[in-house]
Amino acid sequence: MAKIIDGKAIAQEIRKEIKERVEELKARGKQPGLAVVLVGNNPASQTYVRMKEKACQEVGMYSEVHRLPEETSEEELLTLIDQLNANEKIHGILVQLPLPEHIDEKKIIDRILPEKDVDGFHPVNVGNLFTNTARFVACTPRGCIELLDRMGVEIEGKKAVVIGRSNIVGKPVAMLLLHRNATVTLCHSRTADLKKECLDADILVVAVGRPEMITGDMIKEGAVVIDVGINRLEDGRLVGDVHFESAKEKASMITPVPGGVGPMTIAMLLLNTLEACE
Ligand SMILES: Nc1nc2c(c(=O)[nH]1)N[C@@H](CN(C=O)c1ccc(C(=O)N[C@@H](CCC(=O)O)C(=O)O)cc1)CN2
Ligand SMILES: [Mg+2]
Repeated sequence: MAKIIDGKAIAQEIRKEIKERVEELKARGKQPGLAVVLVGNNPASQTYVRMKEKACQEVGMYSEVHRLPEETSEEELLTLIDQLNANEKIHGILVQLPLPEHIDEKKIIDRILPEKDVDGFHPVNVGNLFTNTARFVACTPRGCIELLDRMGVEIEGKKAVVIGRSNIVGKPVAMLLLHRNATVTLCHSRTADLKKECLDADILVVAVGRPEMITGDMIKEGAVVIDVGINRLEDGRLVGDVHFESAKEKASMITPVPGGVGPMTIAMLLLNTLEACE
């Protein structure tokens, strides 16, 4: 039976540490500031943005949320980014994804100053991650590594398998594991024998966006399983990309959904914003 990795508790601990560092900065006359930009009415995005706003308040950061209508033009959004780039109170800028169809996501992200890109999505930050000189690492991948570290999981020399090759999770988390001297395999929808690859993993990170796709029979006895997926089923239940009940019989440690990686995403956003200010 696996030990459950309590991401919610670990994120809370990190938020407490951040709060102390914010207080130190404030004593020196500096306050970290985050601007969050939300375009449109996506209900999940609205929830995440509220969570980010609340998290900033809780640790004593300055925050402003720009809620723009669905029909906002690309030009209007670029103008707002320019204003936030120039605003000295703002150390971090985050544009909540996904953006509406008519807006080119890349064009928007490219416009954010790399030194304010606390999401770590700007090509300069992505490039720096590749060469192991990163300033800002995307929040969810950073959160995965932080969970492993805080649980005392040794990464060096381990066989790490990442399932999913998205720019937001799969590719950056693979790069972070590589920089920590894991031997990394990056799997995807065309991987010939996914089960065989999974069964090889000491550390298995799953970010495919398919509910409960990875089952216990695909997990090596004693593996550490990090489930990045958040899927809402028709019956309302929230599940990961890993079938938790069968997987926990094989793994030595596993993240639950909810309460695993998710809460770490916001904790790492606060940490990136704090570091941007420092
Ligand atoms: N600009 C960005 N957009 C998006 C990101 C991102 O990092 N930057 N990530 C996701 C959404 N996300 C933050 O924006 C996020 C997702 C999930 C959670 C979380 O705490 N989840 C909880 C469950 C919450 C629920 O009930 O739905 C959990 O897993 O326990 C926080 C942040 C896409 N967009
Ligand atoms: Mg995904």
